[in-house]
Amino acid sequence: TELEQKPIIPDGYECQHPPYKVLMVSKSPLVIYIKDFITPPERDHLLKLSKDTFTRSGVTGRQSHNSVRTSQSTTVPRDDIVRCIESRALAFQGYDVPASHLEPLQLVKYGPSERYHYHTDWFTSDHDTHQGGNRVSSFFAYVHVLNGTTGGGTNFPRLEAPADGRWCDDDIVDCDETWDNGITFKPVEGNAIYWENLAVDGRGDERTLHAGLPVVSGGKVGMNIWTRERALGKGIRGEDL
Ligand SMILES: O=C(O)CCC(=O)C(=O)O
Ligand SMILES: [Fe+2]
Repeated sequence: TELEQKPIIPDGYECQHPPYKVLMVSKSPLVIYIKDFITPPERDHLLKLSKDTFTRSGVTGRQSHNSVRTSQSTTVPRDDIVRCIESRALAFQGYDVPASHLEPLQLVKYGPSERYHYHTDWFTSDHDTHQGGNRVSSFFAYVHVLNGTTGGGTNFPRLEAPADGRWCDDDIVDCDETWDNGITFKPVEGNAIYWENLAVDGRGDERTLHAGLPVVSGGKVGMNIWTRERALGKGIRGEDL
């Protein structure tokens, strides 16, 4: 029945935030790596919530060519666990952003050869910023990575790769990547990358250009949490603002 297929939130569930760890990647643009940002039960829940709802991903603005994003995506319906993740994303940003500035969480799924070409998360067309303004910040979290996945990293070609070998040892950064390719984060379940998209003058920062590199084998599911400059209306955000 329909009831049995709904993902279950355990009785007495209370939102608790995991003791995640942060590592600064870049001060300008601000880029922060977050370990253990999404807990295993949350990851499970997100996958169940979105099961069978993925469709071919869209792109906006000048980038609207279908081969740039071959992944599938879906919007996650909001429930208590999703609200918990949203509140964590807001707390991370210093509590001063209201929930109404968050876009609904978006999951993106990639199988072999699927990718998302170089793009910025900030919008280049007024049409997209009309409601809510531009995307101030992005979290990209790895929600699910199949065992033995190769490829599928997240590459920022204009950021400088960190020099310290500990980034490689912990399997966070792909250190086989040549130095002039910038920085490539390997998909690690539960971890997230946070960055700020806009310069102080509010203009999009070109240095935040990035791509979801093609998955070679295996697969990954990622999650975008985008924060806007201003409040979004019910049309995008849904009933509870
Ligand atoms: O798949 C990735 O690693 C990045 C995805 C991405 O940048 C996006 O969905 O905006
Ligand atoms: Fe992106």
